Amino acid sequence: FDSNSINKYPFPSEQIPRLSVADPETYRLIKESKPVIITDTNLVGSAAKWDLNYLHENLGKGLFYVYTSNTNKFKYYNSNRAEQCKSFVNPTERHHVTFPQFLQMLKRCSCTDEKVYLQQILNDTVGTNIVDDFLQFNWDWVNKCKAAFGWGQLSSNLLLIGLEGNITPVHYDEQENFFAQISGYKRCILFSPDQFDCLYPHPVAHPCDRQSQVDLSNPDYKRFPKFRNVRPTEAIVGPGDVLYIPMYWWHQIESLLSRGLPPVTVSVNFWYKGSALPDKIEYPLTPQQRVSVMRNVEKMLAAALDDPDKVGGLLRSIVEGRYT
Ligand SMILES: O=C(O)C(=O)C[C@H](CCCc1ccccc1)C(=O)O
Ligand SMILES: [Zn+2]
Repeated sequence: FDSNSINKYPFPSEQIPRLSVADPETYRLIKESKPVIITDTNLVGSAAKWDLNYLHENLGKGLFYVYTSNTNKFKYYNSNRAEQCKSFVNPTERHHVTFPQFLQMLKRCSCTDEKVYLQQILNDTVGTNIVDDFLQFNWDWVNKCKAAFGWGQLSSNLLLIGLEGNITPVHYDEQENFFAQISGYKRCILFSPDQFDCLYPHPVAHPCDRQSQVDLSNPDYKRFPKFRNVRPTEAIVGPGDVLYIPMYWWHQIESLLSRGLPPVTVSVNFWYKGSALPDKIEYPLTPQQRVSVMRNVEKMLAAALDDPDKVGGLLRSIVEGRYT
């Protein structure tokens, strides 16, 4: 990639290790909930042929969620909460369209500045060829990982078809994730869960719960001074790569320039529920457990006060002059 096509950020980065599916070190990292790119898994090898023509022919007549943005950022928001939050301005627009309509939207992007991002959970409306490809995913390997690490059930596979330049801003998910890249390249910038204090997530009751308030391309250091201390680790994933994004790890995903036309990236993720709580909690808590505790306190207080906007005031009353 020519280096000037890759966004420059005001922080140095480490590289995420890139290891083979046959390397025992790979599984030591996953066990320690650390990110790793795993090569040669053949996890979604059967989807290597999922170009736009093949998908157009075989994805079926179902509807797909397609987001449009007049910036290149696709910040996720909970649409139900967005409806209730009068002051909230949706950062993107969500459309429910057929695949041919999505292709039309893609074509229009080349003449407008609008960006488009298909993000749809694979479901049983897809055509039989896609079902066959799906059944040929390397379930033997991924089920062995699920069992070995005690993960919960597979909750969904999200199909992602984005345009070069699309950015999913930094957020964390409460699921384990094998992120499989099918075509095009994505830059993945990850931050460990112990960097919660540097990334200033929106309140839990906010439509953008789990998303950082910090814009990596234009950080507001007055509001978010600790952002200066972030220590990201990053990598570029390409076709056939699988990135393990551990639960609660922050990540920003950027679709890089790709040679195809239209220049799209295709990915499928594998979201797993986390492992069951240990019988005995060990201290000190892990960073992930600390985030989970903070989330529960915010949820409990929002319910107890029957108003999420009152949570800050009550927390300040508890802390100021007392827990300093
Ligand atoms: O697989 C992951 O976790 C990613 O973040 C991949 C990301 C799109 C995710 C969109 C999204 C973010 C938050 C909640 C629900 C959906 C990309 O590849 O652009
Ligand atoms: Zn995510």
